[in-house]
Amino acid sequence: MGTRGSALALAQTGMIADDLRRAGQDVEIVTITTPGDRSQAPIAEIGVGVFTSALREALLNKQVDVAVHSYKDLPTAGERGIVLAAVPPREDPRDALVARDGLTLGELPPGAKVGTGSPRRSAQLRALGLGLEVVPIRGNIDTRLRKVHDGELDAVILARAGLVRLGRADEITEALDPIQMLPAPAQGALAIECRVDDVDIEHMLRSTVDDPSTRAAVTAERAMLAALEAGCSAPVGALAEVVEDLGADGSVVERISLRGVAAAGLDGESVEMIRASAVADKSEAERLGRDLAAELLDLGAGALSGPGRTVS
Ligand SMILES: NCc1[nH]cc(CCC(=O)O)c1CC(=O)O
Repeated sequence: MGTRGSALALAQTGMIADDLRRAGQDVEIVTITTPGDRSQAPIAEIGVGVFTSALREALLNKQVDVAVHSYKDLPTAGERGIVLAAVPPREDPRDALVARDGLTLGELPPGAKVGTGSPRRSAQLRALGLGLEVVPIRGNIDTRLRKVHDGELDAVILARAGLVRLGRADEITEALDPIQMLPAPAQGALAIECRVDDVDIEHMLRSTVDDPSTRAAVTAERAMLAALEAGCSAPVGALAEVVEDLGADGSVVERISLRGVAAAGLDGESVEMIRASAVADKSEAERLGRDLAAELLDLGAGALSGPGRTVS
């Protein structure tokens, strides 16, 4: 089983390995170093799939048989020869604030320095109009948290899921409401891949760790992202939830509700965020995502085409 070597990647892969071992599988974990781990340049500059291409290569080379990715780091384009075998149950998808002195977003004073390297977080933060200063940062989760504890920054915004998986959820001072801060498409979800021709492994992964509701939700979010031609460093947020509804005959049906946000084009300091939402049958996840993207574009969301983008 291939993984990146970051503490988060190792924790995530370890959890999946435990699930598979409980199901009677023999698992060995192999660490693969990716260009994204080696470089400290802004993600938008290094390009698409910085954290995931090396892992996919190791899969195709048969160096590993299974690859575990943070789903939101995967480019929307698929890879020939590789299949998405399983999407395990999602962790809390929300973004989290870690601020000095236990402060919440609303309690940070104007001018407070908030660290994030994500155009999506930065755009939504600026759109809130709180007068906060967004400071671009990169580095692993530990490095980012240290900047708050050292007093270099007043706060950082990180995915809640990463902090939970690293056992550091107690440092969160506020779980951000998706109304203010819509997470990245697929945030909090994992993608488990294997080779297309490894049908036995694919079936084993699907029957042990796949969660169809998470898969449907993430499919809608990523279809929206793909239709906006945005990748992982674009100012785009999406969150889908599977909800139970009553069908025409009174029976319970599962539907997906999807919310999306995109910047209207970034113009200097001012940011306008375009928001929309829609609901569809659970089997229509892909179409729901595409339709919501079309609506966002109609409402004035900036076309975000550009090579080499990935969303955090
Ligand atoms: N782009 C880095 C990345 N990829 C996945 C996670 C967190 C875990 C997840 O969203 O599943 C993070 C860190 C962060 O955004 O705080």
